[in-house]
Amino acid sequence: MLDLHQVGKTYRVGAFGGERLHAVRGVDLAVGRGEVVSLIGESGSGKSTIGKMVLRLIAPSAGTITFDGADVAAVRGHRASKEYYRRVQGVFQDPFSCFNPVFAADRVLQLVRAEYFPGTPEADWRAKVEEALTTVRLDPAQVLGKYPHQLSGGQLQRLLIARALLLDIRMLVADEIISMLDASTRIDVLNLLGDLKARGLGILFITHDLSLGNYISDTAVILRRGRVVEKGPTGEVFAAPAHPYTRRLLSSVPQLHTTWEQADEALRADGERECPGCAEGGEPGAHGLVETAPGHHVGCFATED
Ligand SMILES: Nc1ncnc2c1ncn2[C@@H]1O[C@H](COP(=O)(O)OP(=O)(O)OP(=O)(O)O)[C@@H](O)[C@H]1O
Repeated sequence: MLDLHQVGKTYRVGAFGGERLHAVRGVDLAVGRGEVVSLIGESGSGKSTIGKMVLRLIAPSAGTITFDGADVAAVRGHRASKEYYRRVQGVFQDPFSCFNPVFAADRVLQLVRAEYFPGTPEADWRAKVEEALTTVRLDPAQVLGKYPHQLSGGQLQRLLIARALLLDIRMLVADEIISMLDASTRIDVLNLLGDLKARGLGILFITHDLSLGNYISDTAVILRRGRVVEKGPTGEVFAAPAHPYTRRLLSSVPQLHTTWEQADEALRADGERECPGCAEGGEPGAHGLVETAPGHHVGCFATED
């Protein structure tokens, strides 16, 4: 479904845009039907930039993004964009800033109707809205007449997902959508994403939170300074992290059965491990990802500093 091939993004920064910041470099990743891929990295690692490129909010500086084999860069004009967004939608971190405060929930959904379903009879539209709201476990009678300030963060986040579902989307880019929610609502939204996956949706789940990535995804992609340093089946990446950076990230998450001293000791031992790509004769710092186990790829350790 969604494929990124050697995707890069360079921003112009500094006075008069004279400097360049390589926010994303040579990223390859794929999200299939009914698959959740988590894109995990620290702040500034380029996660949102990747999400924005998939959503066509910014253009890649290098590489190609395809959806169902068609180049996303070739999507031009109102009609083609509309078709793209009928299938690919994004939900972002702060649900409060995504809504116009003077629009009640039903009016927000009416905007979708005006754009995508202008000829739909009122009764059919109501049935469609009720189905989308019920899917995200919102009670239509409770939310439809309400304004954003009368709804909780979790309800607004679910309303955003319902709005996306009205379009029969096939791919959802979920950018830190759990971060601003309290613990009990988090689990609700995570379980909702699980339901959507079961319905065949592909989800690119962007997070800085390793435990969320571990909980929800089939595939984990670890991003560092714009590069993928490791990717593979989530269970495998978390149980047997191959790249020193992934190991460091995992060791920085407190674990009940491990003391700090044990974690430090494990990291010291890491210093002696050899990069699998360099061991195969790859050029340090320049070789690509190598497969260390089926579907488990790791980048050069030499990019580590
Ligand atoms: N429009 C922009 N112009 C210039 N630099 C940008 C722009 N957007 C992002 N950046 C820079 O690109 C890098 C990657 O940013 P990005 O927002 O993709 O990271 P992130 O991993 O999503 O971080 P966070 O988790 O904090 O949102 C950062 O150094 C950021 O400052």
